[in-house]
Amino acid sequence: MSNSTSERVIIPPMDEHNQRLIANLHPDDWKNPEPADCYDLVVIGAGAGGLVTSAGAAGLNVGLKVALIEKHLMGGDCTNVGCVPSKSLIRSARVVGEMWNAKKYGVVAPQEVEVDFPAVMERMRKIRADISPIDSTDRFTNEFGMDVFLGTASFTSGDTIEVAGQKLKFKKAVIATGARATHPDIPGIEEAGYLTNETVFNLTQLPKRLAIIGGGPIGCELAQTFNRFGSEVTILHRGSHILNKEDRDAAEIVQKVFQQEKVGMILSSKIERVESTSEGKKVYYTSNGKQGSIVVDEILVGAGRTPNVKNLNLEKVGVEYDKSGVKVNDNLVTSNPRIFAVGDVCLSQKFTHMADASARIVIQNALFAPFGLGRKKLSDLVIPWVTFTDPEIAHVGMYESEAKEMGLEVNTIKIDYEDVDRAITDSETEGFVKIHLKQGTDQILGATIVSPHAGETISEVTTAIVNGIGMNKLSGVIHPYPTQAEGIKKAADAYKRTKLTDGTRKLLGFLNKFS
Ligand SMILES: Cc1cc2nc3c(=O)[nH]c(=O)nc-3n(C[C@H](O)[C@H](O)[C@H](O)COP(=O)(O)OP(=O)(O)OC[C@H]3O[C@@H](n4cnc5c(N)ncnc54)[C@H](O)[C@@H]3O)c2cc1C
Ligand SMILES: NC(=O)c1ccc[n+]([C@@H]2O[C@H](COP(=O)([O-])OP(=O)(O)OC[C@H]3O[C@@H](n4cnc5c(N)ncnc54)[C@H](O)[C@@H]3O)[C@@H](O)[C@H]2O)c1
Repeated sequence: MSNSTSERVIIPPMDEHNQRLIANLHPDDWKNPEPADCYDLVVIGAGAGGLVTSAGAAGLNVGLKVALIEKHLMGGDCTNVGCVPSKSLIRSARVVGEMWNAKKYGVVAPQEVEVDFPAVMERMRKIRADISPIDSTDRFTNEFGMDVFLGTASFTSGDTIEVAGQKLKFKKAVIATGARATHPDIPGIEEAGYLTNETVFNLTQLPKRLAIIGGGPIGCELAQTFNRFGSEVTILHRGSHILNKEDRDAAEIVQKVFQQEKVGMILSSKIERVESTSEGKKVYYTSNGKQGSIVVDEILVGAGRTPNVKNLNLEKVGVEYDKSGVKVNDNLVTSNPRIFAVGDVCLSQKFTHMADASARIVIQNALFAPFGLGRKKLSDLVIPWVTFTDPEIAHVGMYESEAKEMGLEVNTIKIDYEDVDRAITDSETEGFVKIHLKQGTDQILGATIVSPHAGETISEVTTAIVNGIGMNKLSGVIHPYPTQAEGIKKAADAYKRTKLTDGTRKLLGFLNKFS
């Protein structure tokens, strides 16, 4: 065994949960192993992309020598500072939302809902620690039989990576280093200080006034959450409406809910500067030609992601990159044929399930596609995603505009949840199922769903697209009554009705006469 040790990780507050998290994901007493002579695969970064790539290769038990390198916490953003902590907080915020709406259901809730913020954050830290054994150094070493190295990796030659003073020789390498919050170029903001996804989950006291820069998924999920917890939240967003990458009608519904819940939104805004004052952090902006300012206790930045490419020494190994990340082809091969990339460091779709899906492509293409035969392609994937506001926006496949750009004529079927019984019984009628079809066929190109359960509902449409199941077949699928998924069935039935010509109606009438 080598005596190379990794740097100690600290995550405030260092309570029992965070200590357990660290013990699983970056143990203080970790000793890197003695490297093998040569690895079949070395993976840099142990986020979702790196974990799935390395476990997928080593877990096959076909004798592959695999090394996984992580500089900070195994599990990466998703487990530590992304999906897991944010969804835990969102669940607590849902309870508040339900209590705010309790009267609508004939239930008397207290006028002022009290949120015990330290308890909410402790619940989140406990959940994160409970989940952490799945990503742990122990599991990846013992269950998958790979060598785990803690430390910062960089390429030193075409077949060698250095980590913590040791050299790892590789046949194939995978860059899975992820992305981090883009630091905004706003005068005064560095001096005033701000939170990102890397620090917001460390809070133990609720900020009374919170400015959020960016009205994308990070900004919106956390704006609604902190507002429900009792912060006075203001989103400063460049676009003329929030969530401007989503379907316009879908984003409008969420924006309306935000207005009702009194989430402040300063749209079409440019932040001019930030100043520390005795009252707090003062954010100066212009919005629609007018100047203004707000004073807050904390600023949270959710203004896009910057891929982690620095310090990897990519130039040395001829791996090209730009500000969007490592450049890959459709097979996820970089400009160096022995080096692949997965996840946020190379993809425009920055989701955990995309890091996972790209990792599965790379296992096949890097290890089991001799002479490039049988390589899998990124462009073959059907990609869903969910923005976990309340209501949620879930999307899969193409938007109408994308289909049109590809020269496809589109027929869109929209079912409002006002017409779905379960949404009516649940008083959740603000939302819809929208399905885009290739004109003249029942082939589904894409879909958007808005509802409190959209994330759970969208997978039926994804399954249909992936398996070439059209609206005709979907309309024959029995959906339990009453469920909100019936919105999809209703869309399929609506499609079938459009196929009823005068001729088929006449035929049905004729058949009926003799039945
Ligand atoms: C607040 C927030 C909420 C999110 N919510 C969702 C959600 O609900 N659903 C969803 O699908 N996605 C969500 N995402 C996105 C999701 O977290 C990412 O898409 C996913 O984590 C990407 O995985 P990855 O493996 O590519 O990168 P990462 O998870 O970033 O992992 C990369 C790893 O590489 C390590 N590393 C970097 N450089 C080096 C180096 N030189 N040497 C060694 N190690 C290195 C890093 O320390 C890190 O652990 C969210 C993101 C954020 C920020
Ligand atoms: N539920 C999910 O799956 C989920 C949740 C959170 C994050 N994510 C992933 O993380 C990625 C990053 O999220 P994000 O919200 O940070 O990025 P984003 O790029 O999707 O949205 C950021 C928004 O902030 C705006 N903006 C940027 N700089 C600004 C400034 N100075 N002033 C005002 N507005 C500004 C941009 O115009 C943009 O619309 C997402 O694209 C997604 O891939 C996914």
